[in-house]
Amino acid sequence: MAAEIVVEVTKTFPGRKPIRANFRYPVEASTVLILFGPSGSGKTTVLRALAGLEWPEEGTIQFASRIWLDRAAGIAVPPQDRHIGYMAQDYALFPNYSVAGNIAYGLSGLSPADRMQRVKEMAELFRLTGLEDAKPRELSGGQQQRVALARAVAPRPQLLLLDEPLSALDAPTRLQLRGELRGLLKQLAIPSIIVTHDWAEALTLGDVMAVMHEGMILQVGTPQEVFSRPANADVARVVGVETVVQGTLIDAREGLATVRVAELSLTAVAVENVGPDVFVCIRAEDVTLEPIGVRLTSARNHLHGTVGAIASLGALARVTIECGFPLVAVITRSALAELGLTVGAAVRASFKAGSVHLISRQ
Ligand SMILES: Nc1ncnc2c1ncn2[C@@H]1O[C@H](COP(=O)(O)OP(=O)(O)OP(=O)(O)O)[C@@H](O)[C@H]1O
Repeated sequence: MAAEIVVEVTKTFPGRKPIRANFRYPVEASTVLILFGPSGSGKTTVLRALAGLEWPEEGTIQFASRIWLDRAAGIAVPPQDRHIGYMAQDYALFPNYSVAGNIAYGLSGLSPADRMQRVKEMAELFRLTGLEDAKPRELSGGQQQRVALARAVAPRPQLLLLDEPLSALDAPTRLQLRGELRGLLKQLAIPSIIVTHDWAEALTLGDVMAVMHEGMILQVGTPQEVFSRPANADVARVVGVETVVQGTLIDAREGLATVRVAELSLTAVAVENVGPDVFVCIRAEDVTLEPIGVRLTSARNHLHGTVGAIASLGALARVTIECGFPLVAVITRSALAELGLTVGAAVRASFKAGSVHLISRQ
């Protein structure tokens, strides 16, 4: 049987709703698990509990064959014995240490020669060569992020925990480092858990994704599964992107990209550094439904299909259109009635090029 991470914990902060996180998944060398959810849902608390920096009052945490926490049995392995690499959201670099000093921080068990060698390797891997003597304040945000990552992985941890690793960066740097981070994690081959509330990050970085909401894990699956088949209305609301399909970028010119999905051709706003294999992501509220034969919107994409399913979301309805791929729209119940939509009805779905988000699958 494959090694597993098992988390079944309850942590209560005074005056707050308890965080009850239960999940398990098989872990292999380069598996990246995304802990996804809105601010305050409990992601950081779960990550810190795994690191041994937060102590749940009840429950168990198991990593492969090792039990790190078992409240009932009185087992509580301290952080330093878990062999974990942890990177906090603000990086928490030591301001008075150089880059080399920061990277070497967790290497006191090595001989001076081995420590120097490891720092050199890390500097090369994380493109920090030449900056070894610089202090953190002399570095760009992206360089600081790489130092923090280098420090976390230098002791060769058996599990890497990254809390919002890209959130402190400006948008262009974040976009560039997203792809780079995925490559690095695969190269390092250390199982990782990444906290994020950014769905593009979840799709780019994750092999498995756990969705958190109000202290509970609501769904665990591949990112594509979770985004395109949310287990319930809460997950759908949390992830907010209900259509995720695989596509192929076939052309990009004058700011617009043409993407093939199944037998269809869609127009998206072109983005740099993606393709040819992409995830095509469309938020349900960006899809407009119209009667066949009437063109009400100026959107670039118009697809003919039939209604596959209708689910009630209170005042709203979630409508799945079969149009070559399952496309999800969220419309008001009054719009549903006006359009006379029932399962099997013909309908046209429209959405703008700017509503089609392309994310690299490489
Ligand atoms: N040390 C603490 N003392 C009191 N309450 C806390 C503490 N740490 C977290 N909480 C509370 O626990 C809940 C979950 O917080 P947590 O930081 O785990 O959420 P999160 O999903 O990581 O959010 P964010 O993305 O904003 O960091 C919040 O209501 C938060 O206020």
